[in-house]
Amino acid sequence: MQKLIAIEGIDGSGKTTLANLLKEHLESKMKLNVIVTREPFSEDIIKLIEKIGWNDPILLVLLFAADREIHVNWLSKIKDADLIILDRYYFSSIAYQGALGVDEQWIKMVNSYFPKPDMVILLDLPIEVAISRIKNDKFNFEEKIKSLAKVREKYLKLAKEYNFYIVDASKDKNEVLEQAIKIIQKNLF
Ligand SMILES: Nc1ncnc2c1ncn2[C@@H]1O[C@H](COP(=O)(O)OP(=O)(O)OP(=O)(O)O)[C@@H](O)[C@H]1O
Ligand SMILES: Cc1cn([C@H]2C[C@H](O)[C@@H](COP(=O)(O)O)O2)c(=O)[nH]c1=O
Repeated sequence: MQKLIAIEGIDGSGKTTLANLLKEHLESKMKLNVIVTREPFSEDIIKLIEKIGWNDPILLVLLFAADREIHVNWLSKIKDADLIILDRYYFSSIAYQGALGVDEQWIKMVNSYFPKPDMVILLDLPIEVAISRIKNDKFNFEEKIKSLAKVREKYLKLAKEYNFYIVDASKDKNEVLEQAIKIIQKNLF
């Protein structure tokens, strides 16, 4: 049966790097068919967010949810994958827009119809390390960067609430990959 893993974490925590390394490893060593996708997904919505800015957090929740609906719809047509790795999912809305002051219960409600992932891996690291890694950040709004410490706190709180698997993302890429593989093999396959 098709499994769904979400990778979450603050900007620069290494989600895209890990997602791609996992795909490579799981396809070559475990002969699984793996699809990697990322949010935000729709170029039209990305353009809209870039135009509107970061000042209206309620609107951001709604735009990211609209983007997610397009993403999930697209995913529902994929029938031949053993595993789908999501580089960000609805926990990003709870953490980022929650950090901007939006009511968490409301964000959860808006996102409640999306499929629940089988596993969430949280890449956790100090924000200074993450910021030093970021070069071409998407939505490079000052307000967003300022709220990253709060976003990290929100993620750690969500980790307890939803039983995320936490990986120390300040470690070397291969160590991060090794940790993630252990978690997946022990708990998913
Ligand atoms: N464990 C690691 N140690 C050192 N550098 C890393 C590590 N993982 C990723 N990087 C580097 O950090 C940068 C950001 O990585 P990546 O794009 O994978 O992060 P991300 O979490 O997907 O970021 P964003 O959320 O901003 O898209 C890249 O230059 C990548 O090569
Ligand atoms: C899905 C989602 C994303 N965000 C934020 C998090 C990041 O700062 C950017 C996406 O950039 P990335 O380079 O692709 O990671 O958008 C958010 O605030 N809320 C969300 O739901």
